[in-house]
Amino acid sequence: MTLPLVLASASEIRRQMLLNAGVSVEAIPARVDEAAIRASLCAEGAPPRDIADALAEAKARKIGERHPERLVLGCDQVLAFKGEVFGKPIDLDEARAQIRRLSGDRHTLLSAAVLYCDAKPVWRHVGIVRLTMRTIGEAYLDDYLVRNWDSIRHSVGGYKLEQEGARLFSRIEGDYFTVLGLPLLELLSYLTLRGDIPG
Ligand SMILES: Nc1nc2c(ncn2[C@@H]2O[C@H](COP(=O)(O)OP(=O)(O)OP(=O)(O)O)[C@@H](O)[C@H]2O)c(=O)[nH]1
Repeated sequence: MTLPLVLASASEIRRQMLLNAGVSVEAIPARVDEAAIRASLCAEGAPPRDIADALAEAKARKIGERHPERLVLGCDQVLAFKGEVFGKPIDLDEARAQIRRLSGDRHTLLSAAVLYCDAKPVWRHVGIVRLTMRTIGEAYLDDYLVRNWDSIRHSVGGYKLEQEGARLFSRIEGDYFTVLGLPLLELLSYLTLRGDIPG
């Protein structure tokens, strides 16, 4: 791999997770029209896993074709709940509506990652986590949103698990990094297997 790994994402936490794991990273956000891609896939009845994978691939492909000499990582995360796919809340009211619906119930986060090399996909993985949300009181929810909106506005589900979002949950079945937005352990294993990073 020509270091650093190119991260085709604007997600600061994804960049931080890779840097914290000792992987040198260069972020080049892909800026694809996620809403359009998600809407057309939903209209075709694509399952959430395929939607996350297709969006991750679209981002990796856009940057990977521009930099065929680099290893490029595209990512996407969707929230699946009772047959619906949630994206990032567009405003505080939508975040409130989403959390009201998730309250007292279980939802799934799917974090897809696709690696491109020589302008071709060489690896992909979709990490899945199931989260059980407590029943959230209205007064606390209002306070939570006002206190945290600036931080959670770019987070699927309207929460950051590593911050106050932890208080929304009674149980999480799956990998912490996958909740934050990246199937990190599977990616690191692959990069180590390929010899891109020592291990
Ligand atoms: N810090 C943090 N971020 C979270 C958490 N849950 C979801 N996210 C973020 O929510 C965002 C999901 O939206 P995506 O469309 O996958 O990614 P994005 O932030 O728009 O960035 P791109 O990859 O450029 O599309 C990602 O940035 C995730 O890292 C969490 O618990 N903590």
